[in-house]
This record gives sequence, C-alpha cells and structure tokens, in this order.
Amino acid sequence: MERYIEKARVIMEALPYIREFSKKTVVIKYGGNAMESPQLKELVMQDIALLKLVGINVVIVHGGGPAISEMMQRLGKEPKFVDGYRYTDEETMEITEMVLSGLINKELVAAVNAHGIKAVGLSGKDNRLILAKKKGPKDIGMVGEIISIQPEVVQTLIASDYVPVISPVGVGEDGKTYNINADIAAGEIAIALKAYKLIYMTDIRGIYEDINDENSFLSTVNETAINRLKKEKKISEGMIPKIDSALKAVKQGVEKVHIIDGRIEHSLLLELLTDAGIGTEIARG
Ligand SMILES: Nc1ncnc2c1ncn2[C@@H]1O[C@H](COP(=O)(O)OP(=O)(O)O)[C@@H](O)[C@H]1O
Ligand SMILES: CC(=O)N[C@@H](CCC(=O)OP(=O)(O)O)C(=O)O
Repeated sequence: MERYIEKARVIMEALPYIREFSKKTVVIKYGGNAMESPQLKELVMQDIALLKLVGINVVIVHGGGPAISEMMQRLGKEPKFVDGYRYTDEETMEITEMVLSGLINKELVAAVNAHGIKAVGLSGKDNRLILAKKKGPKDIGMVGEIISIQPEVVQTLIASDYVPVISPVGVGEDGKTYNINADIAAGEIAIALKAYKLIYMTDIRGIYEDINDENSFLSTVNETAINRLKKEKKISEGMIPKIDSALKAVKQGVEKVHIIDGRIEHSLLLELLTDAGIGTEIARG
C-alpha cells in the first residue's frame, strides 16, 4: 500500500504548480535539435497533452533547423550560417517554408491531435502573425527581423481551447516571405501574448560558463551575467539568439523564462509541475 501512497504523493507535488499555471499562457519553443528522436518527440507530445488538460494555455513555436539543412543537402545545396542565422537565398527560403510550415508544422499538429487535444497549425503568414523585414546590416538573404506580432489569431485559438502550433516563417509589408530564427519568434510571441512563462527546449542542459566544463553549469543568469558572458565570448552560435530573446522577454514582462534540455524524458513536466528545477532560469535584474 505504501508504494501506492507514494505515487499519490508524487502526483500531489504537482498541485501547487497546477494552481500557479492553470489558465496561464505558456509558450514552448520546441527546437529542431530536441525533435530528432521520435521516442522523445512522443514523450513531449504526452507532456503537452497533460499540461493542456490541467488547464495551461500551451502555445508551441517550433524550429526545425536540422531538417531544413537535411532537405537542402538532399537538393544539392550546402547550408551556410552567419552568426547563428541560416544564409537564406530565394531557393533556401522556399525549402525553409516547405519544411517548417509544411512538414514539421503539420506533423506536430497531427501528433498533438493524436492525443485527443485540439491543435491548429499556423505560420507567421497567417493573418500576418509575424510581420517582418529583411534583417541587416549584413546581407544574409531572406532572413527576417520581426517588425511586429499580431497575436489576435493566436488569442482567438487559445480562447477556444486550441493549442496553436506556430512555424517561424514571417511575411513582409512587401508580401515577401522571411526566415525568422525560431528562438526570436518564440520570444516575441511570448511578449505579445503577455505569456506567464517561456520555455526554450534545446539540446543542452542550459547555459554553461565554460561549455567544456560540466561543473560550470549556471542554474540562474541575470542581465549582468549575460552581458559578461557575451563580452567574454562564452556564448556562441545558436545560444546567442536564445539568450538575447530570453532576456528581452524577461524585461518585457514574461514572468518566467527557462532554457531546458529537451533530451531529458518528460523535461516539460519536470520543469513545470515538480520541485525539480532543471535547466537555466533567466532572472530579472
Ligand atoms: N555558454 C553556452 N552554454 C550552453 N550552450 C552553448 C553555450 N554557447 C554556445 N552554446 C551552444 O548552443 C547550442 C544550443 O543552440 P542551438 O544549437 O541553436 O539549439 P536549438 O536548435 O535547440 O535552438 C548548444 O548545443 C551549444 O553548442
Ligand atoms: C534565420 C534562421 O536561421 N532561421 C532558422 C529557422 C528554424 C530554427 O530556428 O530552428 P531551430 O530552433 O531548430 O534552430 C533556420 O533556418 O534554421
């Protein structure tokens, strides 16, 4: 009997967290690297179903960098990155839109639906959710910088109990299609929705002072620490847009921002509904 009571205790550990998060909006940035294993992906979908069923307004913003690179290679194109952004010529933009707004977006929607949860896929083009312009100052092709987020369509879906699943492809005033870094899209969408929490699921435990030293893990960083880490060039590649957008979100009112390891089984449940603080918290101040 004690064994069963212990299980009940574990479930009860979630009660204060369910109370805290119920009816609140939580934006989850689901990175391409954390999508690579089909088994893990299924566990992520289970977590999302549970979070939705306990009353959390889950919004998914997905990436898919590795899948875009793979498709480019299949089509004989070599992926190139500049400061963590994909060099996006016209053809790469077409491939990016097909992979992100087509394959990945629809696959995620179907996977959430398979758990009996209502989900609808959108890209930044739907009702001009992500209005963008060409990013400067370097010419990296059709990479976009966000001008504004028009969150009405997402708010409408949330109000009707859907999980919105968003692909980070933006549209310009010029009608052109822009490739937006998914971390930046997630941060801006969280701000526009006045989300309570923003979680970046990635392929590393969180932020390290020294990426080669397991003992240098940082469970919390604030603006001062982030500025120092950047100045000392301790943050590189894909972590740069993540940390920049995370900090911006914290400064613009998102209550809690976390970077977690999407390779850990049930990382979302651990982060949201248990006492186990996994990952790095981006703190205010
Ligand atoms: N100081 C740091 N701490 C942790 N990760 C870092 C750091 N600097 C750079 N990185 C890199 O950032 C990567 C995560 O970003 P990215 O590859 O863009 O992931 P995702 O596809 O999930 O957005 C890590 O795998 C790591 O190689
Ligand atoms: C401009 C730019 O770099 N866009 C990204 C969009 C996808 C993305 O960000 O995916 P991850 O989160 O999986 O890295 C790209 O083309 O890879």
